Amino acid sequence: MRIDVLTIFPDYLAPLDLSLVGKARRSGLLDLAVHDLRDWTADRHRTVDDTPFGGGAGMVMRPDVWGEALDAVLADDDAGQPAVLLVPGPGGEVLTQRTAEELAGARRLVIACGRYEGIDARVAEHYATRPGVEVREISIGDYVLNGGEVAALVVIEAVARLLPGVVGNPESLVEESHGAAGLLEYPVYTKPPEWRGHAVPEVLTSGHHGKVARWRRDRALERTAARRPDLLARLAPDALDPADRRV
Ligand SMILES: Nc1cc(-c2ccc3ccn(Cc4ccccn4)c3c2)[nH]n1
Repeated sequence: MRIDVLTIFPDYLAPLDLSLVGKARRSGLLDLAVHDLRDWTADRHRTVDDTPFGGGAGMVMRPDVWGEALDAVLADDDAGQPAVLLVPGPGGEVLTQRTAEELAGARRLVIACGRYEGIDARVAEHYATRPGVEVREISIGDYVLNGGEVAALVVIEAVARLLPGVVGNPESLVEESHGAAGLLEYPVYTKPPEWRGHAVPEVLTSGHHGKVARWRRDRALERTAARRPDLLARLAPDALDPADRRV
């Protein structure tokens, strides 16, 4: 997969050199480039924003600069792969594990990180008509950030870990939160068996795999019912067996 990120704060994406994503880049599993939007400005002040039509506070990012940058990045592709143009924003579709799975199936992601009050709306409008480009406005949650870079980091991590070969043990992708039947994760423990007077639940040291599996499912159900009843409501009817009703 190829990911291009456009931003006026390239250093904000420095964490993408670290850990799992950094390893995927170095091993060639992920081709990721971060571009400074100001490289496509034409004035000596490298201006990327201007005052909003209709008045109001703040500034809006100019469509002409974004157009030059996106045309250049999208054209830089020898195989003419279709691209998903992600535009982070508080009004976008909220990122879920399902979204991450969809995006992990794309050949190319281009992430346009806005700042100020956002990017001129005509940019998303224009590229939505571009053959081979699908535009998706993405929110990472119902809170307001100052720009798209943090959202880009979240999307890239959530997607990169789903790419084949990136995570050492693919099994760990199966039993993950919002994964195992859409439930929250169960509590996890490691050595020592007792720590500051807190013991590890006995069942986990019993060696009885069936009981461990049941205990984990019960805890996941309890947590989901307590913290995210909305996820329970979304479960397929057959996802819960009769024994689950007793939790
Ligand atoms: N889940 C999210 C994503 C964002 C986000 C993403 C990109 C930009 C570019 C500018 N802003 C500031 C801003 C604030 C208010 C209304 C419009 N834009 C962004 C905020 N906030 N919350």
